Amino acid sequence: MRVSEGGVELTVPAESTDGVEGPVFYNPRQELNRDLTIAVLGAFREERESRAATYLDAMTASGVRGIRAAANGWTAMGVDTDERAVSLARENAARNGVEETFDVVQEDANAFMYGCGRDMDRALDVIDLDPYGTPMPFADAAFANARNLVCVTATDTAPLCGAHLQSGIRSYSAVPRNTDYHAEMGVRVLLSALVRTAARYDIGVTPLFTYAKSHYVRTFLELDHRATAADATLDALGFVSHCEDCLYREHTRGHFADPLETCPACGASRVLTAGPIWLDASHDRAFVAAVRERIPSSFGTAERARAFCSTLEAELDEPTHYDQHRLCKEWTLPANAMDDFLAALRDAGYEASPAHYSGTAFKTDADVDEIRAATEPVLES
Ligand SMILES: C[S@@+](CC[C@H](N)C(=O)[O-])C[C@H]1O[C@@H](n2cnc3c(N)ncnc32)[C@H](O)[C@@H]1O
Ligand SMILES: [Zn+2]
Repeated sequence: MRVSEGGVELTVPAESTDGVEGPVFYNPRQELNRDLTIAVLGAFREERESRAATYLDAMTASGVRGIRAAANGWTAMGVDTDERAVSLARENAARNGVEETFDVVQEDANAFMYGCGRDMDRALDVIDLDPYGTPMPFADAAFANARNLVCVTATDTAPLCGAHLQSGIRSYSAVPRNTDYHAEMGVRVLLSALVRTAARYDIGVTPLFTYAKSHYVRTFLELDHRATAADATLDALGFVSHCEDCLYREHTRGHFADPLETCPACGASRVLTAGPIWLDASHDRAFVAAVRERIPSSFGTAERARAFCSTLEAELDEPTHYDQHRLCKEWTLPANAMDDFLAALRDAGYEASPAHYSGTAFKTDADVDEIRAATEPVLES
């Protein structure tokens, strides 16, 4: 069947438009992800004054990402191991008149990336990884061969957030823990594993735009090919200790964990330690604003995408968020409107912002006791 997205027309298997896996994968629910990707690519070229020109859609399936990139002025390449995907992506490229600027190859993505790394005519400025599940089997090749930007989607949220602990440890060489900020745990475990991979190639990384949605985590990482930059990036890694009883948490930087035996807030011994995780900002606010400004009204998700960017722009850089309902349950107090709740924190002199993870997620520099003291009067009223 035919679908149109972001100004391009595609043929995709009918089954896949219901989110059911068809012979070639196409997920209509990932349109927001793809709209944001095109806006990020544009913002990257303009905001960072980058001369990046080539874009690798390393798991192309129907070709949708590569075709949209090519339609927006990139010299794109698509790779997929699946023969049916490759022929469909080629047909879709021809349908959109971008067959000259979107070349599709049937190959393993890792083999292709290493092949390009040795071929300076095919230098890869931007590499986009969009595999099934964890991206880590492709991360080494991406950092070893990308010049400017690596974009990554991870859909294995249960391992990333600590719900499938052993699988998370195996994939990410970190200990994720299942907390009430599980999606953010996933973001910070993924960033940690990616920056440690980049560091092996003497590459420093700046996360420009990172977010978690229900079934995936997405990040866009700017690269700096200097060993000193890699060292500076690694300084942003560390550990979080989290009290399961009162939800107190403490973040410590460094290569060594120093787990809390007991919670300093409530004295409980049910303290989890996770890490190494990424503790610095997961996005660059000015860059996110530039992305928002580059979302045309013609995009299918334009309104949602712009609103989403606005939330991200306002989100504080604290490494973990709180959930208002979870805290109120703990305190046996009624939850109230988020705006009033955040205003109470600000009135008490703390920083406070919504967080994009859910409608009840927020960030603040207050600790759990300080949050309660600042908000209890408005919760009870
Ligand atoms: C999640 S789909 C990609 C979806 C696509 N990027 C989009 O936005 O619609 C993953 C694709 O990766 C392909 N794939 C799996 N293993 C691969 C490998 N080792 N190298 C290249 N492609 C691979 C699959 O055939 C599948 O088409
Ligand atoms: Zn506690």
